[in-house]
Amino acid sequence: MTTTRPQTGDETGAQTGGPAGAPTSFGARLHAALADRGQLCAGIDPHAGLLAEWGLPDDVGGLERFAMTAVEAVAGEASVVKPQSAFYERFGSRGVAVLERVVATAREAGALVLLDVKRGDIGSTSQAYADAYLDPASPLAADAITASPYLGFGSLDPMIESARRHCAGVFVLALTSNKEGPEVQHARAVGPEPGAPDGRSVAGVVLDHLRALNAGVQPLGSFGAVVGATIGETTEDLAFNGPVLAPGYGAQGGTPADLRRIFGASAHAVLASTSRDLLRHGPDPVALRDAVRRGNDELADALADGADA
Ligand SMILES: O=c1ccn([C@@H]2O[C@H](COP(=O)(O)O)[C@@H](O)[C@H]2O)c(=O)[nH]1
Repeated sequence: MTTTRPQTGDETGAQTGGPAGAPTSFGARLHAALADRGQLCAGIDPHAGLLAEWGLPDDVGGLERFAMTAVEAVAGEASVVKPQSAFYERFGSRGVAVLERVVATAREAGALVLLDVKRGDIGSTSQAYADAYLDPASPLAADAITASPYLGFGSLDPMIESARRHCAGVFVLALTSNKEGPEVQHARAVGPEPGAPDGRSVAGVVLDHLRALNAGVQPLGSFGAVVGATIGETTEDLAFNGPVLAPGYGAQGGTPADLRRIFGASAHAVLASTSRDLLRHGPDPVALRDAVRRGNDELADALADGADA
């Protein structure tokens, strides 16, 4: 199968997957990739500690060896590759040049690229982020990005509109995997009247916005949520017709059983993201590839009949 991203999209074709020949939405491409390759998202995070474990120096040469070895090993196998931008940015412009190569190599090997940048700002600046990461004309263009809604969900509109135009996706932070997240994400939102409680949690408001954006889209919407595999119990409604990025799987303690319990009938749309727990199998490319295969098999066993969970 091909996961190649079209250059532009009309809104109808982009949102529905469209008739034959029409641009294919990110949601439709992800839906096909999950069925074809499985639900493991391979994180390519060149931590200083991992560079040392691989016998590489903590400099841009070591970064390049690490990242290119990892992406060449896993991108023919994983449905989605997720580089975390921070690990490249710490080496300045030469590190970002390595990130550009990682993105291009992954896409050439047929993986979708979810660039983990967690961007969010006032609307006019959000447009610049959208131009940097979602416009196919940009050297850093990815299939999808992560975004932070904490300047208000509406501040992400330029990213949402660019994603629609370019058949890309946006994954918005909802219930993150880190233990500090609940102080913001479980807080009660206020409605249009200043100070008037609206009853929902901040995470619930984010999920409701995503539900509205994805309403009626087949086979899957393009606007996803980030919901950690470590969140424990939640009363939030996680069925919003869009994909879920579930980090925290592996090194942070999340298990296949956690995914099954948290997502239940929505488990088919979950991308279980693992970085350190995968990359510790390197630098042997065969071991890295086998780890992706095993991870996909474990997820298939745990999540295939998620509707019955
Ligand atoms: O809630 C979140 C959102 C994003 N992340 C990112 O996922 C990976 C996790 O790495 P592991 O090595 O598998 O723990 C990393 O890039 C984070 O920035 C997250 O952990 N939690």
